[in-house]
Amino acid sequence: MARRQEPIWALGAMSGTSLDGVDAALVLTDGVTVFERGRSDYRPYSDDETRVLRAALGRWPGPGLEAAQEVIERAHLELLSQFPEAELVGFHGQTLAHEPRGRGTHQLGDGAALAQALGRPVVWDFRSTDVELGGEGAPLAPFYHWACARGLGASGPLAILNLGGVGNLTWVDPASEAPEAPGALLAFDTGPANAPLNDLLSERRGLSYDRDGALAAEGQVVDGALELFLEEGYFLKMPPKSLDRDDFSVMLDLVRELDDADAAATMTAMAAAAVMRGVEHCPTPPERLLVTGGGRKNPVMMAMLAAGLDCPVVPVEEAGLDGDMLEAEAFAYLAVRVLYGLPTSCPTTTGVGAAVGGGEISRP
Ligand SMILES: Nc1ncnc2c1ncn2[C@@H]1O[C@H](COP(=O)(O)OP(=O)(O)OP(=O)(O)O)[C@@H](O)[C@H]1O
Ligand SMILES: CC(=O)N[C@H]1[C@@H]2OC[C@@H](O2)[C@@H](O)[C@@H]1O[C@H](C)C(=O)O
Repeated sequence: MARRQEPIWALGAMSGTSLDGVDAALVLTDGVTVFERGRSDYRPYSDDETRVLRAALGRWPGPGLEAAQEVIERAHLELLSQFPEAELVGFHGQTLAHEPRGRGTHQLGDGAALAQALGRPVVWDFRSTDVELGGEGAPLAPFYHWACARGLGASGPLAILNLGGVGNLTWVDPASEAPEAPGALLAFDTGPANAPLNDLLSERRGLSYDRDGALAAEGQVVDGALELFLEEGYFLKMPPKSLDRDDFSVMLDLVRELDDADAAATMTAMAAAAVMRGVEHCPTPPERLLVTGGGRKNPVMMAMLAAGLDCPVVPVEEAGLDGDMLEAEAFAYLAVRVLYGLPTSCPTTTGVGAAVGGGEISRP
């Protein structure tokens, strides 16, 4: 067995598809085991910053991305400079476009400039190598989900679901020796989660999201729209598979004629149904589904999942994890794996031909 490396305090930073802000979290790890979790913090984007980022989505390659790049770099520098104890930084950046078999995957933000500004080594551009080698380049949190499942001492397979702008699911066999071992993981994006409903409510009501599922709780799910949604070819595709934020624009078209409450109920049901389809792909039924990301705070979404699945559906907090910071922690963990030459994705997480380590290291 390879010699274990020194654990280090790494700081992970994630700016997700919801465009609401940057999360940062410290993790003490050797890239295999998580020994401790440290401080974390969140730096929200102002409404103006969110508008600038929203306008940049899909516009890669530029020109005209300077303002968005400035928002990303300023917000990250403000937040990450509050963590002088970090020995290494994992910087995801902001995904502007994700088309693994088209124009590629692009995360906005210059990690080399950030390394200079912070005076710390920064690992960044985590997804490109995987895509260049034929993988989806996403999801990447699954290797960290493996470490979380191992840390919980789970006896049987479990699944971790992230409900962000997009949804992604990881099935883990916690008895596996390494995340890249055959049969250890199966991961993929389930479908749209919160992003399309956020966009609808922003357009119709100037709201950023359906807080606590209040609007969805008032409406009725329109079965015809839900059935049409589930006819999308994406659900027939075998995993691994991944999505760009706005790949499911059909969802907005399907609810166009509905009132706000019915649209919210139907879109919430669509996101939940996409997860149920996803769970069918798991190699064995998970003993429980641990839910991370903002969608776990939506009781309507959680009730729909619980009603449609045969296993308990609980927020990751029930397992002692922090669902607001799990993705930031994942990029801290992945940064250490890159530093130590360990893989960050494999055939069952991104479909890449063999286990690969993505990520570039920039030193100050
Ligand atoms: N109390 C709540 N009630 C309902 N929905 C909520 C609540 N809190 C957060 N959300 C939803 O979760 C979203 C934020 O989720 P999260 O921060 O996990 O997304 P992200 O990390 O940006 O996305 P991704 O994981 O796709 O990159 C919000 O935009 C909102 O739709
Ligand atoms: C290309 C990209 O940024 N994808 C995100 C997005 O948000 C959720 C889902 O789609 C997931 O595939 C991924 O993020 C998480 C952090 C991941 O890579 O695991």
